[in-house]
Amino acid sequence: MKMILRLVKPYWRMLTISLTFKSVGALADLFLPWMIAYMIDKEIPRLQADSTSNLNSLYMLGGAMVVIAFLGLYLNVAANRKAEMIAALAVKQLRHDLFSKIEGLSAYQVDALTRPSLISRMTTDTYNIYHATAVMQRLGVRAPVLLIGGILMSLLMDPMMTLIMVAMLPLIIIIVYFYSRKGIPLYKKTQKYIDLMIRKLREYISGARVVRALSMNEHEKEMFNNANQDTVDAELTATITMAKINPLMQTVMNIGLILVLIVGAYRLSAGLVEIGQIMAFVTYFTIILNAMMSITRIFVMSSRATASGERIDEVLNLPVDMKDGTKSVEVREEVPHIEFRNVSFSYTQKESNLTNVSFKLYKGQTLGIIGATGSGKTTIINLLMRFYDVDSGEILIYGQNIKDIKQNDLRKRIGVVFQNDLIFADSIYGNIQFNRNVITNDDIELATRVAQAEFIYDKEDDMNLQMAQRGMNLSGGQKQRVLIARAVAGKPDIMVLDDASSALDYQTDMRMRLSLKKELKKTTMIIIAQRISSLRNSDLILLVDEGKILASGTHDELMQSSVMYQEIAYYQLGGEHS
Ligand SMILES: Nc1ncnc2c1ncn2[C@@H]1O[C@H](COP(=O)(O)OP(=O)(O)OP(=O)(O)O)[C@@H](O)[C@H]1O
Repeated sequence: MKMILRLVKPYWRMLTISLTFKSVGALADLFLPWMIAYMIDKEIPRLQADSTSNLNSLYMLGGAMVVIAFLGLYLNVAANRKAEMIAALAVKQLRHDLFSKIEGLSAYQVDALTRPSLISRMTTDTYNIYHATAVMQRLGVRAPVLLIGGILMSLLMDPMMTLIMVAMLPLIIIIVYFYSRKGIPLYKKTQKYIDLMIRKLREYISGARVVRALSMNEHEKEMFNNANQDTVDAELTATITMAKINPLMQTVMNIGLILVLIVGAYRLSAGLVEIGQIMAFVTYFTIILNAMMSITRIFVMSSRATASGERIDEVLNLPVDMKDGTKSVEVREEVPHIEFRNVSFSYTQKESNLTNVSFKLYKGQTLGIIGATGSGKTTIINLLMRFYDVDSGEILIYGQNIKDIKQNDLRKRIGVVFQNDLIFADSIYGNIQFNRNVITNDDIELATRVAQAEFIYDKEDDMNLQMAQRGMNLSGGQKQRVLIARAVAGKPDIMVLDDASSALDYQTDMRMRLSLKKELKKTTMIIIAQRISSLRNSDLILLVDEGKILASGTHDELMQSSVMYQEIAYYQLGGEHS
């Protein structure tokens, strides 16, 4: 509720007009039964008694009723249109704010919230808010006006019968309050199950090929079905709980109506009320009942919206947990370009993922990192990019701690190609240029050459070839070369290839590395690879195991000093030891 008020505040002018339209429309609806009663009880008997049979007054009354009915209709439709517009604009802003916030979240925060949950907060939760914002504007004023107006009009007609009706209201309020309170945690639970279902779906879609290749379709289907069933169960529990409100309320009101009719019959026979009044009274009773139902609907919607609003606010109110640096990178070529000093780190603070990692790399040098899967190679890059902060130790760029450097300046200088980087649904040109206006056509041509991606020119539309989602219309090796071209085109100070050439054949990989060395002489390079051949010419090679540096040095030094490195070389280079 608070969130909705916050969201609609900027549109208060439009909101005032829409709510005024709604109120006047509701008043028009309230006026009609009274006019009908007047017609039946006063006008028709007067005409019956009048011998001139002049029906003008009846026509005038009927005409006025039609005008009032159409006025009510017009005002309601106009107000509903405005309500939808306000809700759409308000939620557009909410999505914008949420997106900006998500963009600034640290990797820790994203890990803790989980990606599927962020997706459902951005989609289903904001949709719930949209729906509630629209419904509240449509019914939030109309229903109370009809309820209070209905009671007042009934009071004017017959206070005695109105009292019976009003006596039912506290009971209804208790029912609505009790069930709405129950609804919020139930809807929250439903959203959590939606998170899980999206997670399963994401896993299935992004891993569809693997799933099929391993004949795991049935297993995955079952997992998805379970997640789907859990979501349905949670949704049903919530809606069944909330669905009890209306029948209960209707029963209470119907009991009231029966009592009113019994009392009405007595009062009619005693000549205290007229038949038209009873008819109008029953109409007001229905108006009041409908207004109560609308109010209930608002409560149901607001239970759902409150659950969603809390989930959205949880993200919006997250503190900035990684303070940005204030300085720009100052180039000082006499000190190492990159230095790790006794860096230790854990993702979960349970087990260590990097322990005491230290190395120095000067400008233009190449660092090779090799090690088993899960040994911590990508973690070194995650820390260098400052996706996470180190637990202890320091990472320095030209002697400056990266915590003091503006994140934007830091990341702008690093060109990274990760293992499974994204190709976007754009042209090949767009994927390489990547909205960086400083990159010229010459840069792109050079990058394509360096990345050994000339295959692009053999394609029908060459650079304009549209990429399917995730680059599905390219082979694994072609995709990697486009990604490498993207990084090269930015002429980064530091270039990181994280298993980025694993799908390239030996010859192409070698040509690419030689070309990189020749064209990007001043770029400091970090190559993570499983193949010794990809990094044997590096100035420094780190052999990483379980988050620790087991051995470091050049290829020749490691061939002398590290048994493990020797073994890897033996198997990979087919017994060639140097
Ligand atoms: N976001 C994360 N949250 C928790 N643990 C993580 C996270 N990312 C990686 N890890 C864990 O940290 C360890 C090191 O992972 P890392 O990705 O650095 O390995 P790697 O050497 O690059 O492996 P590979 O060659 O398979 O890419 C692994 O045990 C991994 O499970």
